[in-house]
Order: sequence, then structure tokens, then C-alpha cells
Amino acid sequence: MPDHKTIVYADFNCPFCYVLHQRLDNLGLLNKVNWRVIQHAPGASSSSNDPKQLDLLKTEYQLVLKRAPEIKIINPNLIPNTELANNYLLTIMQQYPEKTHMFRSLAYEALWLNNLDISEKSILESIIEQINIKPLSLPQKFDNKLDSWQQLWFHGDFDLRIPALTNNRGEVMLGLQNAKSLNNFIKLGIKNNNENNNVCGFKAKDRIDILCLPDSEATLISLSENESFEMVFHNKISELFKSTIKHHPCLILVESKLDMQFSLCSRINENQNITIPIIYFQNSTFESQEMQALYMGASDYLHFPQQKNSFFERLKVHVRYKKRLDILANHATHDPLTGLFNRREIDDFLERNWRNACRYKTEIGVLIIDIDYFKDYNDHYGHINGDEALIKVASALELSLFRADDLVGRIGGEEFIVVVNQTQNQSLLTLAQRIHDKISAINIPHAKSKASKKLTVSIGIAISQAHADNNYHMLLEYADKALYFAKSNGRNTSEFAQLPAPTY
Ligand SMILES: Nc1nc2c(ncn2[C@@H]2O[C@H](COP(=O)(O)OP(=O)(O)OP(=O)(O)O)[C@@H](O)[C@H]2O)c(=O)[nH]1
Repeated sequence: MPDHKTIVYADFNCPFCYVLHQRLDNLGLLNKVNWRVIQHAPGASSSSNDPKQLDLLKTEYQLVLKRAPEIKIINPNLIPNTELANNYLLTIMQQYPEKTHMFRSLAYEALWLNNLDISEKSILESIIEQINIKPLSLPQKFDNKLDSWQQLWFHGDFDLRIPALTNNRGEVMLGLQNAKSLNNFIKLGIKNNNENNNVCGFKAKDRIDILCLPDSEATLISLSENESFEMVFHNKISELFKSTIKHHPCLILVESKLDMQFSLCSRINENQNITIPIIYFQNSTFESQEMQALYMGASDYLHFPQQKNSFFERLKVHVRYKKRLDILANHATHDPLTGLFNRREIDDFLERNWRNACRYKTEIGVLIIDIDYFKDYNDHYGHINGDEALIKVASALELSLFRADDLVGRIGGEEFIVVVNQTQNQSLLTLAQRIHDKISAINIPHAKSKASKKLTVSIGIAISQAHADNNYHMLLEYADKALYFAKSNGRNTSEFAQLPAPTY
């Protein structure tokens, strides 16, 4: 039988998550769960020793002492940002899977027993050294995997709480549970929710990236004392733009004097993946440029002197709408089972990239990946295990891609697609082989397959120089034909099709 593990969403900097981790370890249940690290305060750019947050942490710490007296824990004097630690963990999961558990335990203990700041590279490297791993270079691509876990947690039924446990029937158990509840949920799939108030109350601060003059900065800081925003100030438009791409703040705030042409609006709005409200403000009573700003794509234009008192409330309204929009956008573009892009988003992506490739006369490649004998798999193991296999295949596909601008999506049923820009025949063949290898490595038994004892896929590959003569639908047709040949040739293999060269 394929294993169907419980998924745990947790952060390194949450005391309930640490204690749950240790409790599962004591119960011998850690190998029965998939531990997915997320950031409970994803906007926070650095570690924090803000007294209010530390007070909250102290309350949580005292609760943990009562609820888990068997676990050793101290109350650290800072709340580390966990982005880097998460990246290390994911890299180790991929490159040294057998050491994942050791790294995770030591990183947790560094913070919760030794009061070490695990946002520091040197601390993480010393942990790596302890477990005999050479210094790691962190591949950029893994950010996407962390993002997808973050999104699955964010849009799941977890009420934005951690630790959150979920099984493959979609049942959810929140908080630090006692041993009996954990055993029941993880081993038997029975849910009792005894301690569901033991969740991390550490609330994410919404990040705002701001470009303004020093006077305005001082006033904003003084006005924002009780606000739940993390404000990150910049001196230059280029810096603000780079930071936006990297951190995806909830909102961008710009003093209109510093971007008189509203150039930031065009730069941000050109990039269709970014849906961040841009708010301009003026800190003077000079003539307002409101009309022009709104025309250029700003979400609002505020007059600081007159609207000082309601300034932050107005920003909060924009953030609230942005969050609602993000949730809807996620539903519209992602497949709910695997978290991959859905058919609609794949079509949009192909359309956009085809146009670009026509302009630059580059080649686009697609791989259509279809699981072999999946009907027999479902019939033999049941639909729930079938769903779990689809999730694992999706994850293997994501991990097969190395370039940030490649796309992987679920076309429907047991069929997936990978789209690769600026590519060549040989690179696509190499990628297809990597996918076969990754699927083989996840090792899902398939007793009813005639191709192998394990679950396998067939892949149809097509490549074309993008040109006004052809279009991406033709590319998909060719990939489909190639897939048909791969199926006819015994499955668990790839076939290649090249579209005819353009005629002019
Ligand atoms: N568990 C599960 N099964 C699905 C899902 N979507 C489609 N399927 C199943 O996927 C199977 C696809 O079967 P077929 O199209 O006959 O293909 P196949 O059995 O994989 O055979 P070949 O592709 O020829 O190797 C069907 O049984 C569908 O019910 C899903 O979301 N979850």
C-alpha cells in the first residue's frame, strides 16, 4: 500500500511547532508525517526583538510549559526570521534526504534550547557542519517550492494558524495535540481536537515598501506606532522595485514628489504577476497630481496633511481588498489538489510567452506528462491514494525544474505540462530524463502497471521556434502526438516531435 502521510505545516520560530516536533519525535511518529516549513510572518524581513512580540512569545512559552512539561524548552530573547533556515531545510531535503530530520531537529534546538538566532547564516552552517554536510549553495529555484507550501497553508482551511496538521481526506487538526490525539490522527485517521487553542498567535505583520522623503519617513514612523504594518523604507525607485519583486509586499507607498512621472506604476503594472496596490501621497498642499496618478494605474492618491488621522486606516482598506483578491486569484489560477497552475493559467502563460518568443525569435518547448495505467492504479488502490499519487508526481515535477521562468501545471486528470522558454532539443530530452528519474525515485508501487512495478509516466515533447506562422496550440498538438507514440512504445518513455520550420 502507498503510505498516506499526514502533512504538518509549521514554522521554526513557533514554540508550539517546536514542541509538537519533539513530541512526535518521542512518539516515533515523525517519519509518518511530511513536515512542511512555512513562515508564519512572511512579510517580516528580519529577526525581531520588538517588546510586544516578545511579550506574546512569553505568554505562548508559559502555555507550552504547562501543556508539554515533558519537553525541554527555553524562552528565547528574539524571534528569528526563518526564510533562510527554511531554504536550508528544503535544500537538504533534496540533496541529503536522510539528513533532513537531523537538520530540522538541530535547527529547532538551536533556537529553543540554545537561544541562537537561526536567521544567521553562520549558525545554520555550523549545524550543517555538525551533520557532516559540506557548505551548501542554495538553489534559487527552491524558493518556488517554499512559496507553494506557503500558498497551500495560506489558502488551506487552517485559519492562518500553526502548527496545522492535515490528512489526505482533507481533515484538519490545529495546534499542539496530546499524544493520544496525535496517534489517532496520524495512525488511524481519527480526529479528536482537544488542545486546539495551542496554536501560534504570532500574527504576520503586513509589509509596506515605502519611498519617501526623510520628513515624511519620520512622521509615518511616529504615526504608525500602534499599527500592524512592517514599514520598509527605500531611497531610490530602483531599490523599491527590486524589493517589490523579491518580497511581494502588501502595499507600495510612494511620495509623489519622488516619482513625478509615476513611472513605478507602469513598471509594476507591466509585470502581470504582481498585483500590489500602489498608493501615492503628497506631504504638501501644492497642486495635486491625483488625476494623473490614477490614470497611470495608482490604486489611490492620498493627501497626507489633510488625511493624517485616517491615513493608516485607508492603507488597511487597500490591504484588506488585496488579500481578498489574492485568495480569489489563487483559486482562479491553481489546481486545488496539487497546488500547480491550472489549465487557464497554463493557457495564459503560453499565450504571453509565445508572443515574447515571436518577438525575440526564440524557441519554446513543452512536455506533456501522463501517468501510466492510472485508471488501474485508482481501481486497485482507491481514489484517495490516487489523489496522493497525483500530489507526489506534481511535487516531483516541480523539483525537476531548475529555471525560475519554467512553468509546471496540471492540464487535467492525470496529465501535466511543463513549458520551457528559450530552449533546445537536447535540454528538453535531458529534462524529460530527469523527470523519469525523479518519478522513479519517489518510488510509488503500482502492482497493476504493465510498464513497471512502480508508478511511471510517459512524456510527449515538442519544440518550435515561435513564429506568426504557427501558434502554441500547434505545439500542444505535436506534444500530444509525441505522447501517443510514447504510450504506443510501451510507456515509461519519452518521444519527441519538432514542428516544421516557419516558411518565412
Ligand atoms: N484519483 C484521481 N484520479 C483521477 C483524477 N483525475 C482523473 N483521474 C483518473 O485518471 C484515470 C485516467 O485513465 P485513462 O485516461 O484511461 O489512462 P490510464 O489508465 O492512465 O492509461 P494510459 O494513460 O494509457 O497509460 C481515470 O481513471 C480517471 O478517473 C483525480 O483527480 N484523482
